Formats: sequence, C-alpha cells, structure tokens
Amino acid sequence: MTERKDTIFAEPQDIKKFEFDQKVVEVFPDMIKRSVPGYTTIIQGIAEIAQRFVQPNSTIYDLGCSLGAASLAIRQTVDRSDCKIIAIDNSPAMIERCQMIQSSYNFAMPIEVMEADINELEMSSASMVILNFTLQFLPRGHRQELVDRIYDALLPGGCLVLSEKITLQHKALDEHIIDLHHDFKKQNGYSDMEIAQKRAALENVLLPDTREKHYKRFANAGFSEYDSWFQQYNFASFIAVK
Ligand SMILES: Nc1ncnc2c1ncn2[C@@H]1O[C@H](C[S@+](CC[C@H]([NH3+])C(=O)[O-])CC(=O)[O-])[C@@H](O)[C@H]1O
Ligand SMILES: O=C(O)C(=O)Cc1ccccc1
Repeated sequence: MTERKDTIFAEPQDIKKFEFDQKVVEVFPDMIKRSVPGYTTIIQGIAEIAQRFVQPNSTIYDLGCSLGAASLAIRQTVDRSDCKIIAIDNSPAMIERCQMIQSSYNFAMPIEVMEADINELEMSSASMVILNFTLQFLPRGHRQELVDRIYDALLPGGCLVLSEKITLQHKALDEHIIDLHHDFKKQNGYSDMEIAQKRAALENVLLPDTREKHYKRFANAGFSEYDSWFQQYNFASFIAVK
C-alpha cells in the first residue's frame, strides 16, 4: 500500500479534539513516523525485546495497537506457532485497517485483532504486554488499574513495554525539550501552523505523565524491576519485568 502524507492540520481550521478516525487511519504510518522521535527504533526494539521475553505457549498483548506495527514486527521476528498475539484497539477505523494489514502476512505466530476497550479486556498467561503510546490517551484515573491488571496477567519473568510522551519534572528544561520535539517535526516537513493546530487538538486528549509517575505506577502494581530502554526528547520507552 502506498503511504499517504499527513496534511490533516495543514489548512487553518476550527480545532476539534483529536480522534483516531478514518482520516487519521489513512495517513497514520506517515503521521506517526514524522511526529514521534524514535518510533521506528522503538518498533524494532520491541521485536528484539520479544525475542528475549516471549515464553512457550504464552500470549502477547498489543494494547492500543493502531495498525499493528508492533505486532507485525514481533510476528516477523519471533518464529513460534505455540504463542499468539492479541491486538486490541477501540477505534473501528483502525481495527478494520489493522485486520487487513495483518491478514496479508503469513507468519508462524497467529494474531487475533479485536475492537475493544483495553479497560475492559480480560488478560491472562501473558509473557509480554505492549502499551506503545496508548496509556497517554486514557483518563489519568484509569491508568493505575490497567497497569495493575497487566501485572496480574503477566507470567513470572514476563514484561510490560510502555512507550509514552513524557513531561520532564523541571519546567524550564521541559520547555526546551518540547521545542526540540517541535524542531524535529519541522525538520520532517510540518509547518508551524500544523504543529500548533495539532497541539491544540491534542490538548486534554493526550495527557503526558512524568517518568517518576510511571515508575510509581509500576511499583504500586508490584513490579520491582523497571527502567527506560529508549528516550529521544520527550518520548520514552520503559520496560517493567515481573
Ligand atoms: N481505551 C482504549 N482502548 C483501546 N484502544 C485505545 C483506547 N484509547 C486509545 N486507544 C488507541 O490507542 C492508539 C494510540 S496510537 C498507538 C500506536 C501503536 N501502538 C503503534 O505501535 O503504532 C499512539 C499515537 O497515535 O500517538 C489509537 O489507535 C487509539 O485508538
Ligand atoms: O504529534 C505529536 O505531537 C505527538 O505527540 C504524537 C502523536 C502522534 C500521532 C497521533 C497523536 C499524537
């Protein structure tokens, strides 16, 4: 499939809150690569982490899978038919496209693509759970409960990979880092207007936490081993092991 360029915020518009609708689905691969520093590296890293952490006869959960980039990378890398991936998203448009993409590949590892709310999903026998830039879209009050349920669903030695846009604790430094992210977007061809309009659309939709808050949630859930394995500007990925 040819990749369509993201021009969603290119023209001046009344700003509505950001949604994962059909318009976003059409440009999503381009949007995420031009907006999230390290996205491709993180996807590749998740596949490498899977090679190390996936256990026999276990399940891998990709929560907020969008088009299933992380799932696809794992299926490409981990050649096992005794495990399965469950990929979940609550956007019908994302799930329809994800289904189409995943079914066009024939790997040993089976995948179930489901439209569902990750807050209501029952999970068990998990060797790996992926939240790749998803937790940031949940109301803050729902986040601890989800991390608790992930901990409970993990097998001993299983891991959670959590990637997030983060806020830095020190305000002045946080502002510099946000500017560096905006410079990254400019270098990738977004105009100042596109950056400003998308920022307004994401207000109260994408709610970043600090690294310290994420670490507290891991600890509260019962994880004793966690750290970051990737960061570029205010985009970080963490691993927590049960
Ligand atoms: N409650 C929810 N239940 C299920 N899905 C949800 C929920 N809330 C939001 N989503 C879904 O979480 C996804 C976040 S994008 C993930 C990228 C992907 N992980 C990737 O590796 O390419 C990140 C981004 O675009 O910055 C969207 O598809 C939402 O529909
Ligand atoms: O574009 C941004 O500023 C982001 O923070 C990342 C992003 C990427 C794709 C959809 C929503 C947010």
